[in-house]
Amino acid sequence: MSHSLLSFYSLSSILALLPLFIFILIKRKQSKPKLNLPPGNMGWPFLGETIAYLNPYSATTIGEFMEQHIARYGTIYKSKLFGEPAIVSADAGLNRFILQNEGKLFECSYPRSIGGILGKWSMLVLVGDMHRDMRVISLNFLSHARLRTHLLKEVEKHTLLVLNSWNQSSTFSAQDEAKKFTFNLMARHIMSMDPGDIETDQLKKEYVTFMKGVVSAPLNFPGTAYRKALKSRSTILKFIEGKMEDRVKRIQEGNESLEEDDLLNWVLKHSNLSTEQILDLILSLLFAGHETSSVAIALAIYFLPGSPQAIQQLREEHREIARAKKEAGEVELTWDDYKKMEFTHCLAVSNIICDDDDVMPFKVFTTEQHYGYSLITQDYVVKVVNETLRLGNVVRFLHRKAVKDVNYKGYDIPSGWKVLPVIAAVHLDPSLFDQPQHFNPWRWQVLRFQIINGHVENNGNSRGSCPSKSITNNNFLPFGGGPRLCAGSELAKLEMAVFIHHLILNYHWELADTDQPFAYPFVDFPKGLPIRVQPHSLLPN
Ligand code: HEM
Repeated sequence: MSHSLLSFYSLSSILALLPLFIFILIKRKQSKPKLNLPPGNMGWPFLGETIAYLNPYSATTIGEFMEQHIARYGTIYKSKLFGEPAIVSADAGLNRFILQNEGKLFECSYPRSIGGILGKWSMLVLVGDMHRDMRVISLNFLSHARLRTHLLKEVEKHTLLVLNSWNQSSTFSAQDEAKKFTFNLMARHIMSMDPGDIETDQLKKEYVTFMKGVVSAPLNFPGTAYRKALKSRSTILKFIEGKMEDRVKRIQEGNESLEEDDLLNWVLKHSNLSTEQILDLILSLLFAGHETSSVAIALAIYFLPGSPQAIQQLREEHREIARAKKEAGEVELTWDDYKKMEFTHCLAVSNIICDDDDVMPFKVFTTEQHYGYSLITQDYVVKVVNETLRLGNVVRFLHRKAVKDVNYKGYDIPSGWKVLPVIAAVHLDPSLFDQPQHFNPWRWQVLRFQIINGHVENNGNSRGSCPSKSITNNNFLPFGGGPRLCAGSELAKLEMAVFIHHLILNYHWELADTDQPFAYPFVDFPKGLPIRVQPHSLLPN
């Protein structure tokens, strides 16, 4: 058969089969139901809209990217972020839905670069059973009982150490001081390291380099912040391993000191974790517990001078606590003193948890109980919320992915897509919080409600003007929610309240330079929040 005849036959058979191919393609398309994805823009190939999404902006706003996208597409939109197709949610209901369905419809899913630096065993990136085991260890260690018996004392000690080091009428970076406080506290609590010791200072230095890499672009080339951070990570891990070996030896010899009632001791004695797992657990707790609460304290220091009325009210509250202590002959703060810090809690504490948008009856669950991880029952009759965290938004959004095809209010979220619940966007939503850009602690004044015959009744115990929709629904999630709710939320609140207590009693402060918090998206003060302090004492003579 000649060559041209062969080509003729091949061509004619392809032509004959063409209608069949077209038919199969059409059928396939018809059998796949068309997805109703949220509106949005997938941006550039691979990068998508990541660069614009991460463009820094004032932390008390949602930023230009978010504003424009919400105006164009609404509070749920599609995009391409961190190299993957993504659904972004600024919708309070969807955010709750995502967090509550962790492990069922959605799963924690941080970019690989974060896993690379925090470690594959870090509980911030782990999922499933291993995450649960690590979480139980952390919750035990940060339990309510430990807060009362150990941590309150430690928090006060470390607060005073920092505040007492401030010279008369000096100017310095408030952010650095807040970091010093939270780092010393965590280093002590995790590995019994003392502030001021050479090894503590060395670890802190390495940690600063490590942190710069966590928040930098994940470019693993010589000289980049990411590469330096990976190096610091291994130095820090070697250091922790050294501490671990030393501790194991002392435990075996029965030589541990009573002082060493720390996380390291706890995991060595009560868990079956491997060395590698313990190292990542310790590193991630140091990270989670240090960076976040120091930013929260810096934010309170930043917001308060803008509200003289709030400062006045805090002074009255804390002077009264100090007066009562003096009368009782007490020096150290007690748990009862902490509970008396009601107005401070308006700045610092949140705990409004309920199933849906219903008004809460008297019975209040903490999220921990709610998800079967029973940890904390606060004695406070009603829960109040945290204005500093609402406006400052230490954690702005979380990383999740859909593990099943999900339909939410008519929108399809395909399995495998990235899902980003933007908790900050809800906290700054004017339809949920009146004048959201305004620092207004009174919006959280306690209202008590009772459900009487199916109707919501105010039991007459309310104070101040509180938009009930803000306090009674679950739109406020600074600590996340669901099975991954922040394990250190109670400690963070305690740290803030105790720090504010001593700051207010002992100092007057003002901003020494213009500075403001920016979202990079991690929150940071570009100039370190320089403040000028004047010692004053509100303590009774
Ligand atoms: C104001 C301070 C803090 C804020 C705003 C904050 C916020 C958060 C948020 C939003 C999450 C959820 C992350 C996610 O779902 O992917 C989280 C998780 C976590 N936080 Fe915090 N946090 C703070 C302080 C602390 C402190 C003091 C500790 C103590 C060590 C801590 C330990 C943790 C841990 C271990 C997790 C992981 C929980 C899990 O995956 O089960 N945090 N935090």
